[in-house]
Amino acid sequence: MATLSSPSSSISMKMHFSSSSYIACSSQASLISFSKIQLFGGSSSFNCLKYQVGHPQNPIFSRIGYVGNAFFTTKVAANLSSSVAVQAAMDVPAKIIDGKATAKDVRDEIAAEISRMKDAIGIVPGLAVILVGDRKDSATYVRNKKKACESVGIDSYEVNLPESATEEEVLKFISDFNDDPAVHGILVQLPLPCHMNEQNILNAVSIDKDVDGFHPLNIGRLAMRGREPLFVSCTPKGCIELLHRYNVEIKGKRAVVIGRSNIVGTPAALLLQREDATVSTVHSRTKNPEEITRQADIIIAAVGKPNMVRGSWIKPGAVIIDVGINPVEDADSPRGYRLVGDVCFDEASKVASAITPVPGGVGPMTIAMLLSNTLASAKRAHNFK
Ligand SMILES: NC(=O)C1=CN([C@@H]2O[C@H](COP(=O)(O)OP(=O)(O)OC[C@H]3O[C@@H](n4cnc5c(N)ncnc54)[C@H](OP(=O)(O)O)[C@@H]3O)[C@@H](O)[C@H]2O)C=CC1
Ligand SMILES: Nc1nc(=O)c2c([nH]1)NC[C@@H]1CN(c3ccc(C(=O)N[C@@H](CCC(=O)O)C(=O)O)cc3)C=[N+]21
Repeated sequence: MATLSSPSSSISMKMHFSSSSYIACSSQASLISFSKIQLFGGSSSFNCLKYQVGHPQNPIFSRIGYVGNAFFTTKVAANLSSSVAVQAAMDVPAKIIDGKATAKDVRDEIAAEISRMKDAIGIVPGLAVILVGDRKDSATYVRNKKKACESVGIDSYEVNLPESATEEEVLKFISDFNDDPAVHGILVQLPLPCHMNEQNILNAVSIDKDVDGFHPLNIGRLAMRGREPLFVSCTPKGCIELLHRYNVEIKGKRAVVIGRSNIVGTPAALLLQREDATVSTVHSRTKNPEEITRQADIIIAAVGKPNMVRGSWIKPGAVIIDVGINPVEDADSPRGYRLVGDVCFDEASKVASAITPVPGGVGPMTIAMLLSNTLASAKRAHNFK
């Protein structure tokens, strides 16, 4: 706990910093207050500096920094016009948004609901997973989904087809699962072999069993005001669930989604917009991704490029959800590789206020949301409240 003495009158101040990692130059800043923070029960005191950069009526940036016995130091980076970015090199690292622990909480809630449903109507949800081909990563994901189903009491049905299977064979399995009342959710693991038409296959999944949320009707409804999709894709839903559970305010905030794929980037941007954020999308043709990303209070990165988002792309205090799962060679790891995100974690965690790790961030939430969608589907099918 800390007390802040009341602000003194505005004083004009010239800030001149230099730093090796940021372009440094001078900039006009207004000192709004300078006060001492006295920690209760302790003898330490800190100087608190609140300043604003830009015109007083139209500040480009304002924040509180602690100087002297520093919690963090501030560096001012600017281009020579008046657009100024301030980089706070915080000694206090970003809070870790723990997707693994949150996913466990979600699974526990789902397990309790399933047990209530089973006791009341004797029915448990069922999830069918179709895997085509022998990609190792896909096989691992499917195995993990099956384990997660078991852990909460969802029945899982698995179909493994060889790479050489035909589109018609896949469509036949989908049709059978569509008609099977024990199956409440159908997931076709992506990517499919190139000889198959992904669109035909995803369109064939009944929209009431589309727990992946990939059916165009579900995505279309997500994009329309006043319409409700039956299911929202699991990864974007997991990102928003993390923001909610960590009390990150979304309404009125500036959000940047990096990536615009059908399964992550686009639905993530639509969801943020539904939550009243002001959303920009950055993609491979975006001219100034760094500058746009630096405006964001919330960043969702879903690109598939290891460590692409550097510390200098991030506004101090931003919240970062890193969806990227990228294997990079690592001789010290038993698997010969380790997973990293799209965001350079070491740099970002010095600037952001909160960040998801990879692994242990969005990945486990994706699976938890799949279970949640499957439960919701079974409840809807049996009108169980
Ligand atoms: N944690 C989880 O649960 C999940 C993680 N993932 C991971 O998320 C990442 C993204 O997956 P996914 O959306 O399927 O990938 P895609 O390859 O389908 O899409 C990547 C997106 O990133 C954009 N992009 C590519 N290069 C750049 C660049 N240099 N600058 C800006 N944007 C760029 C592309 O732009 P354009 O549209 O112009 O081509 C595209 O929109 C991957 O690492 C994947 O493994 C995916 C699903 C679930
Ligand atoms: N129809 C379909 N639906 C999907 O949702 C889907 C898909 N196809 N194809 C592939 C992507 C990818 N995806 C992940 C899910 C969980 C983790 C996950 O749990 N990752 C762990 C690490 C796992 C490890 O160590 O290998 C983590 O991030 O902590 C990752 C990635 C779902 N996808």
